[in-house]
Amino acid sequence: MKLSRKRDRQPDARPRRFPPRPSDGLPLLGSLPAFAGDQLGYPIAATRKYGDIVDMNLAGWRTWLVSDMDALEQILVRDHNKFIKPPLIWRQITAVFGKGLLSSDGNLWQHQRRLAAPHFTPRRVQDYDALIVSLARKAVDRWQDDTTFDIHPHMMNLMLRIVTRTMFDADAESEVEIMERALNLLLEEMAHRFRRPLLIPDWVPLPSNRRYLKAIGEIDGVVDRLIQERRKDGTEGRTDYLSALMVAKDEDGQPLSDKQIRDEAVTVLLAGHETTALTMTWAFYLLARHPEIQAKVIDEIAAELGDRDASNADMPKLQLTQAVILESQRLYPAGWMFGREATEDCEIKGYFCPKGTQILIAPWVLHRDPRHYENPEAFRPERWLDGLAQRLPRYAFLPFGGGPRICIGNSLAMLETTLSLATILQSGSLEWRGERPVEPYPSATLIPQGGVHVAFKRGRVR
Ligand code: HEM
Repeated sequence: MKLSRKRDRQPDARPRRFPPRPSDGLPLLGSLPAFAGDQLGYPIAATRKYGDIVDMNLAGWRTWLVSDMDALEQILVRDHNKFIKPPLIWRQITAVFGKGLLSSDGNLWQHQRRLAAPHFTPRRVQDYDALIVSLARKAVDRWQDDTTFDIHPHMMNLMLRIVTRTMFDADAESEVEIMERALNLLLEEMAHRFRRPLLIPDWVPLPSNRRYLKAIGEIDGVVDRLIQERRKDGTEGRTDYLSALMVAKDEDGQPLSDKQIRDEAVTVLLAGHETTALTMTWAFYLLARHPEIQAKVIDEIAAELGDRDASNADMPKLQLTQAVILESQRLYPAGWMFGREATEDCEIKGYFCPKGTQILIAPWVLHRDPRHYENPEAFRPERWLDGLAQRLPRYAFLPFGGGPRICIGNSLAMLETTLSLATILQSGSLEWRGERPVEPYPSATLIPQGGVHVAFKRGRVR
């Protein structure tokens, strides 16, 4: 793609206007070094300095960082068909997600979304409450009292178990270890690929490519076994997502191919596992750093639940607990930045947006905007208790994205995180044992650098 440095002119038309462009650009590389050198600080600083649409040149790629509410409405809702998932990013990880819901576009995406939607409605996911609580209880019962540990791998393990049980109705107990190792490796390699501007084909015999393909092979092996077992046992009477995929029809009325079933299953496994685990880890980090807020949350849980198991019916009562999840997602959104690519020339807020423009939407920037949030850097879950969610501009809080491509698992994610948090804090509290504050690391998701070291103090309610 060529970038036009001059303002393009159409015959007999007004000069085309582009959004402000940072003046820090270097020849050829443009703002890439500044952006890549500080992926969290730079977008906030650039938005403050240049406005809600910043036109960056990232090594020749015209890239807009968009925080303007009308522009977001246009990109995510009104013209969503004209803005696809960026091939620049997704082609790097085709072998992982294939043509699953997260990475597909157009008619295939629309068909698959319609097929999947009934499995993710609030009504449907509410039935998973007992399963979530029992898995969270098993996890916390294994923790040793008063012993320092990194809570993130434990959250990854818990959320992997929850997603395999809820989505695939499969125990996969013997497979959890294989999946855990393979998924961690994949996440690492994906992070590496996102930072690398060059596309190196998977077949190039690099050690990292070999590890990546081996990990995909292991995940595929597990998913394939689940499909074969389900085929043997039959899908009759089963209501889980995997069974539904196996009896679904594609756009031509044919059963989904094994490859399409695999792509959808792996998509849900990956999209529904690390994101929820990170939300939990950041929530526990913030609570451990703010014992006075943690004590109030424990009080709420004790008052509402006593020592009985939490259920879906308790969700509206666990207001502060839910507010902790929202506030953690505000400060550390797992999906801190996501992208689109313009498929045709268009106009956004009076600016000319040429076909091929890369669009960056950054919840990280929106969630720390003082125009929307008072004292945005502070952890203040109470801010959500007086109707803030209703007062905010529509796209000022985007932990799950927005528009027709909003996270399909958002109700499940809120249920999983709220009930797991309540169940764990019913058994005790977390004490901060880290040496210094944890910094977020901007990979494909927002990762706590060095982990979150805490100790679990059993007692209190249960
Ligand atoms: C706190 C947890 C979660 C967060 C922060 C999160 C975040 C997101 C975001 C930001 C998107 C939109 C990406 C974009 O527009 O480019 C998305 C899409 C998606 N998420 Fe989630 N997610 C979470 C949990 C889940 C769960 C539990 C599942 C499934 C079990 C899931 C499955 C998906 C799928 C399939 C999509 C693609 C939807 C589509 O394009 O139609 N997510 N998620």
